[in-house]
Amino acid sequence: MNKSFATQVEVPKLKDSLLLRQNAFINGEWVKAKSGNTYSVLDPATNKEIGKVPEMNVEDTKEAIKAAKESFNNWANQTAKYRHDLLQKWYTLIIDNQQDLAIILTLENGKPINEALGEIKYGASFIEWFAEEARRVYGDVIPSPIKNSKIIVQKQPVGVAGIITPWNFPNAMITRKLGAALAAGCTVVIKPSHDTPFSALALAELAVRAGFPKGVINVITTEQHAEVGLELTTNPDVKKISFTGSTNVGKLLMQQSSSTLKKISLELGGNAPFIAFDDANVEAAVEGLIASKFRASGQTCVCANRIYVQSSIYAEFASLLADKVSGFKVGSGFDPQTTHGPLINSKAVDKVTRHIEDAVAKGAEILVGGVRRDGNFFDPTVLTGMSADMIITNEETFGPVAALYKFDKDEEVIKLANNSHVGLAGYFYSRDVGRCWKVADALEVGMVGVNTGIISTCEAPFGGVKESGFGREGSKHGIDEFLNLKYISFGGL
Ligand SMILES: NC(=O)c1ccc[n+]([C@@H]2O[C@H](COP(=O)([O-])OP(=O)(O)OC[C@H]3O[C@@H](n4cnc5c(N)ncnc54)[C@H](O)[C@@H]3O)[C@@H](O)[C@H]2O)c1
Ligand SMILES: O=CCCC(=O)O
Repeated sequence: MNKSFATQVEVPKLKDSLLLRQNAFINGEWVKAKSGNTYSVLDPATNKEIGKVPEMNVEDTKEAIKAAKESFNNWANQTAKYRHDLLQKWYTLIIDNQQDLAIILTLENGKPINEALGEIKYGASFIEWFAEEARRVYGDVIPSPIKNSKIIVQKQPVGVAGIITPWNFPNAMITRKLGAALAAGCTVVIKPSHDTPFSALALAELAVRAGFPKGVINVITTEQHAEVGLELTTNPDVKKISFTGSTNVGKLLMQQSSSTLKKISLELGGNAPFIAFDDANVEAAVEGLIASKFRASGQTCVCANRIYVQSSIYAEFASLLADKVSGFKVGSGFDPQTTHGPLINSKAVDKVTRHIEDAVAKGAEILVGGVRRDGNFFDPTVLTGMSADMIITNEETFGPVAALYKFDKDEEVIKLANNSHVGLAGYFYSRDVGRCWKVADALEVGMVGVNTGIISTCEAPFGGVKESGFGREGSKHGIDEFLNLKYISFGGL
């Protein structure tokens, strides 16, 4: 691994430099913070400044909410076809500019440029999907128990939506929410992660070009997330909060939102179990694990975190995995050789280090990796001999560490897999159809990958159970998160 470790690689030039916006976006204008303050956004591969964005506060947030409120009626009352056309146009612009958007994403997040390109296409798929769904917001006509009357149910947009997103998918976590919100007829105030505001601002720039009316999309940038979050969750003009991020912050936002009883959806942390049963195709299971575990250098909420391997295939699985992981190349996302980029910041690297040190102190063995590099880089790692008392068992690592546990019986592993307060994704490999149904039914998660490590797609409902939150994004269900049902009892007919 890391025969050459390139972190300082020249950043490709943007074809369209206007996509790298350094102002926030409120009511159709590129604006500075009222205070005039800014903060620096750093490239996680080099820790060098990429640029500055406004450091916004409660006053700026109020203004963005006001703009979203004032534009709401007009937007909600447009035809679904009109909203479809704008979303479709936006989708085309995102695809046309995918290379530049990927460069911006790699710059601020660090993921390898090809993976960033993959995220841009994945992100765009939600805009395309919800452009189509905009025209399928159907209601019901229900037989009434009363003569000469009808029961009608229609769906209406909730109102202004506050959207708070993380840094690990700076593009797709925004589009997955925005596609649904805008299709439904909501207007939005987005607060992207302070680490990755540029992808959000580039999306806003393309939305301007697509022709979205002013005030429909607003983006505020800030490092003062607590203060701005408090305003978004307590301002009575915000009717919906859609949040993706950690469970602790999700709980806080839910608590705050209760003061005005906002509709909420929370996509929170995971601690995904991955099970390789003894009848699995071991090679395929290892490939699936790598796809799940090491995507975005292990920084996805659906990354496998606890890897349970049945005793009889444990040694073969571990050795094959170690072999493949040792072929990874860590470095700048702009180096075409790089398979895995940096972690987002030094805090993330500290966490990975702490998890590995704890596991090793309690008896785990490092098969490959385990090395902290300069900057925010950490070598992809395989640990064997994991046990229940280790931190990794109970806490998502959010880094490139594959932690292998040995098990014997199906009942035992299902119990272990479900022994978590969160339940986002779970994966397993088996070729026994009966076992597949049984385990898929038994796993306490919102999403199950059977003989696959990749489950994310715009067509499927993304979301969790337990303390991984509630609500679903993508699929035919995603738009409902931004709609209210209205029942009309229509008499006198
Ligand atoms: N379930 C999902 O779909 C999903 C997707 C991506 C990430 N995640 C989870 O997100 C976490 C990693 O992302 P993160 O570190 O950015 O999470 P985080 O919770 O620290 O931050 C997420 C967002 O919330 C903001 N935030 C933080 N504190 C806030 C506050 N007090 N008020 C308002 N906003 C606040 C941040 O600025 C950021 O925009 C992991 O736990 C991961 O599993 C979940
Ligand atoms: O990190 C969580 C989201 C990842 C995904 O959508 O697959």
